[in-house]
Amino acid sequence: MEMIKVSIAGPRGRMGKEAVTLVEETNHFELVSVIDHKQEASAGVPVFASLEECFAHELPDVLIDLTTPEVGYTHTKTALEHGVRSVVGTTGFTAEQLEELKTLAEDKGIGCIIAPNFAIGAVLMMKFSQMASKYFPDIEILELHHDQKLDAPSGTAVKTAEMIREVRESKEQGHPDEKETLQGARGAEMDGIHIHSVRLPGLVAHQQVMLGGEGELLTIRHDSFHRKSFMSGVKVCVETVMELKTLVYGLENILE
Ligand SMILES: NC(=O)c1ccc[n+]([C@@H]2O[C@H](COP(=O)([O-])OP(=O)(O)OC[C@H]3O[C@@H](n4cnc5c(N)ncnc54)[C@H](O)[C@@H]3O)[C@@H](O)[C@H]2O)c1
Ligand SMILES: O=C(O)C1=N[C@H](C(=O)O)CCC1
Repeated sequence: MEMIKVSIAGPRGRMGKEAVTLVEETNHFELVSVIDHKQEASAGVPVFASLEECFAHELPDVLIDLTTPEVGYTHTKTALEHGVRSVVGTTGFTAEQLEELKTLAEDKGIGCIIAPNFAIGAVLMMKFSQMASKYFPDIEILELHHDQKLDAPSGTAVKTAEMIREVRESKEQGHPDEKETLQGARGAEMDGIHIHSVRLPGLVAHQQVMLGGEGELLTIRHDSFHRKSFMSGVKVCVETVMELKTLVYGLENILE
């Protein structure tokens, strides 16, 4: 297999550390540099304070971004402008940002994968929820994450609602006259689907999709107890992005 040169942005983060280990332990991946704005990372490779400095030194085949919503968006745009493929795990991008990045990737003819959740089990949970929504159109999503998470709702919850939207008509759920006596009690809403975000220490990444019918409730749940659960997805994305000429949003679109 051909060697893939990888740079990682956010190498000291919870996900970044796991990604550094993954790249170091994969025979056909080579970690060539890391991007750390504080330049504190020590992965045994050159550390750059910005993506521009990194690219001026050497262009990797693939950039893995695991930073923050604002930084991740800027990095992905900069990478595409430099002709570098990206695998983006960072969440919290707006629909407009995703659209802009897709257009840029197509204009440049460069692969890019933005995956709100790299865990195979989470992708199945989203797909099963999409399938079930045809039969149970009344749905609420409960996503639960650690309390250091910056974005809410989670990228996974947004993606789940988007996938359900592809097969289910928009629907007003609950009583038409319901009123919140405490603002936010019914959570956020996407096409009638209510999304509730829990943030607590001790959690990693969890999601429960609840589908209600007459006299029954179907619950589809996924739990990531450790960030290693995301790494097989990161590996598949790094390999697959080498073959792409456009932006793919969601791991479900590249898994066979
Ligand atoms: N797609 C997935 O499966 C998945 C799984 C877990 C987390 N995430 C997402 O990944 C992102 C990172 O999550 P985390 O838990 O590792 O967060 P974290 O806070 O532990 O790590 C983020 C890292 O980014 C670094 N950073 C910030 N600005 C930077 C810059 N300008 N240049 C380089 N590095 C910079 C920070 O120093 C930090 O080390 C979040 O958006 C999160 O939602 C996605
Ligand atoms: O820890 C996080 O932050 C996670 N973010 C992703 C999301 O927003 O869906 C995926 C799971 C972990």
